[in-house]
Amino acid sequence: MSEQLTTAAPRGNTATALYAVDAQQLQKSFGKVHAVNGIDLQIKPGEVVAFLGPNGAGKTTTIDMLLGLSKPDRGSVRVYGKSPRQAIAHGQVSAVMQTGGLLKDLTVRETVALTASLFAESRPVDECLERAGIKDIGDRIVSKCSGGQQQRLRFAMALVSDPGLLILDEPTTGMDVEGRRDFWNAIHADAKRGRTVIFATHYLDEADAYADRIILVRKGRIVADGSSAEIKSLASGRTVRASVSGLDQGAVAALPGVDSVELRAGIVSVHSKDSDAVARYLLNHTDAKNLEVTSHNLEDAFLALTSDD
Ligand SMILES: Nc1ncnc2c1ncn2[C@@H]1O[C@H](COP(=O)(O)OP(=O)(O)OP(=O)(O)O)[C@@H](O)[C@H]1O
Repeated sequence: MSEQLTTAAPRGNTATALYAVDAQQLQKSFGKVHAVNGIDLQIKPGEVVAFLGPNGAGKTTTIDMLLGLSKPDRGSVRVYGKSPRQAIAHGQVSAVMQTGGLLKDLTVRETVALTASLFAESRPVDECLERAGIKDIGDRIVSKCSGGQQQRLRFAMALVSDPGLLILDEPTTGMDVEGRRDFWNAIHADAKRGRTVIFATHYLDEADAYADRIILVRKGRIVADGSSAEIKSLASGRTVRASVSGLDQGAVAALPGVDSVELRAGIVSVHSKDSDAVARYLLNHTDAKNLEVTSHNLEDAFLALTSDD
């Protein structure tokens, strides 16, 4: 990507708009369904955040409120210190929708040019195509583009106003593996330049690979919020294994966060929420060798944190 491309930055007064998103005690019900039930959310400029949760958890309802598409029953949302609608009107927020918004007889380049013509100020069309990874198919008719290419076209359209914040609601649903990979590579390269990205997804691997921060939502509430590694260890801890002789199992069991200690054929397996403390103990106080720390995968954490138990 060429060097003349500018870095995305939130427009407006960043001194007074510390957070890209500041939502306080958001609530939204549909009849008796509490779709969102007290969500507090502060997202700093430059963060790439995944909203992860089972069907009906409240992800789309939350995103709609962040985009000003629906109003909370209670609570407030500020985007760069403004109401969502004001932030959108200032070109500070764009959304990549899953469907719609494309005219099938236009070319890719014409589509982005048409979007750019709607804004008083916009980034050059070729720059948006390049960032979305579709400059090479600028002359292709939209109806001839694959689902993944159409999604990258929506991404290019969202870049026209050079928004500080990009919001994507399940952007890769229905795409094949290659399409998903190309889409996320484009988003990821762009986010590295400083854009704030919030995306909802069902795909645990996408959240794991592309988000700095994962917010796990269940029944309209946030049940976990942290890096992928933090969420994995929060739900299930880690296992520390090592070859050891003459271990004082009681001393290991008494370390903070230890759930279980097993010793078999000279190999100790310790399951703990604080694997660092276990590793430190084994290395400093025993003759442990070949020490390994295994984290559990995000799917284990997701199931543990979103199940009814
Ligand atoms: N317009 C609506 N009218 C009635 N109920 C709604 C409406 N929108 C959402 N709901 C309900 O609110 C709850 C949360 O839905 P929401 O779409 O926010 O969840 P989600 O996490 O995005 O789910 P999914 O992953 O399936 O898209 C669900 O029980 C849903 O049926």
